[in-house]
Amino acid sequence: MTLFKSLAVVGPGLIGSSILRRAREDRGIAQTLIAADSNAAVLDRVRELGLADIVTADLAEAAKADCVVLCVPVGAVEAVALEMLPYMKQGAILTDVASVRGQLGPRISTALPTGVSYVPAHPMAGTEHSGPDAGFATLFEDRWCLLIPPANTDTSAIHKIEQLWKQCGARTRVLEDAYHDQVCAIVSHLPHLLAFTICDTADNLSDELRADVLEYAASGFRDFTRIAASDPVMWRDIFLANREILLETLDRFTADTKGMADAIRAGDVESITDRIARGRQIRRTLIANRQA
Ligand SMILES: NC(=O)c1ccc[n+]([C@@H]2O[C@H](COP(=O)([O-])OP(=O)(O)OC[C@H]3O[C@@H](n4cnc5c(N)ncnc54)[C@H](O)[C@@H]3O)[C@@H](O)[C@H]2O)c1
Ligand SMILES: O=C(O)C(=O)C[C@]1(C(=O)O)C=C[C@@H](O)C=C1
Repeated sequence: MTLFKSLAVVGPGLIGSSILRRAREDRGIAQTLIAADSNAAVLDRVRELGLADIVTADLAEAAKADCVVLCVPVGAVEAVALEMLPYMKQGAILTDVASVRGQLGPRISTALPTGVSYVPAHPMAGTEHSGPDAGFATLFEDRWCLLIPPANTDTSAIHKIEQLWKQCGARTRVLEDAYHDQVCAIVSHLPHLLAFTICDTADNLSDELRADVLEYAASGFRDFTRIAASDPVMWRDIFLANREILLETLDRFTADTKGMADAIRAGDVESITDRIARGRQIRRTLIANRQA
């Protein structure tokens, strides 16, 4: 018994191609795999990699699947959903993997045809790379996948999407939209904003200093800025869609930065040490939780 007769991935980039790779390995996920994209070069590559049974630029064709997973950038999710929904069949499920909810839930819910469910699910897994070559089947293993179904969503549809992610190796949890965006603002969106900005700060230095900074950058700068290599369109869309919550989070961060600056200015040894020690503790807890 497969979970779905057919599963369509729209946007087989890093996340979408990882789902397809996993579904290729675990034939309990779907009998037929469909990949759709607006970029012909992506479709050619998906064909070469043999990631799907049907590879198409036609969203109406992909919409006939029992489960449609939108893996396009946040800014394209609503338009692609609205284009596909009229072609979806009774009992089918639409899901997306967008990194931020913003207004997507209410906007897509109001356009749902009768008998079609919408169960977005955000895997807390990724890398700084993009495109079909960047994906891998184990990407979601032992990672959280956060489900954010709108109120009154059919529970059997929620269970099916939970099962899809479990078969991809993830652990699942259901969250409410705004709370999801608040959590992601601190654990994902703010760190990316800081990484982009510290690179920008380095880039704005005088020519000589910039060249030396990049030449001598040791692991501190490298580790901290890995995620600054991420896709600009993806992150532009995320920052704009989570604008208010991200700005509030940035204000808190700025206040905490000022607290550290004041402590350094005052030579307040105890406060500086305490702030660093709390950071160290958080990092150690993160690593311990991951190992457990
Ligand atoms: N990269 C991550 O770490 C990560 C993690 C979790 C969730 N996400 C979310 O997953 C989604 C995809 O991210 P990714 O990193 O896999 O991106 P990606 O750039 O690797 O892939 C996106 C694909 O969508 C296609 N696309 C863009 N607009 C389209 C449209 N209108 N119609 C059809 N196809 C279209 C692109 O051609 C591309 O193949 C985003 O919503 C992102 O927020 C990303
Ligand atoms: O590890 C990375 O490179 C990521 O950026 C993954 C990451 C994250 O910030 O943790 C990025 C966006 C998501 O929506 C989920 C995961």
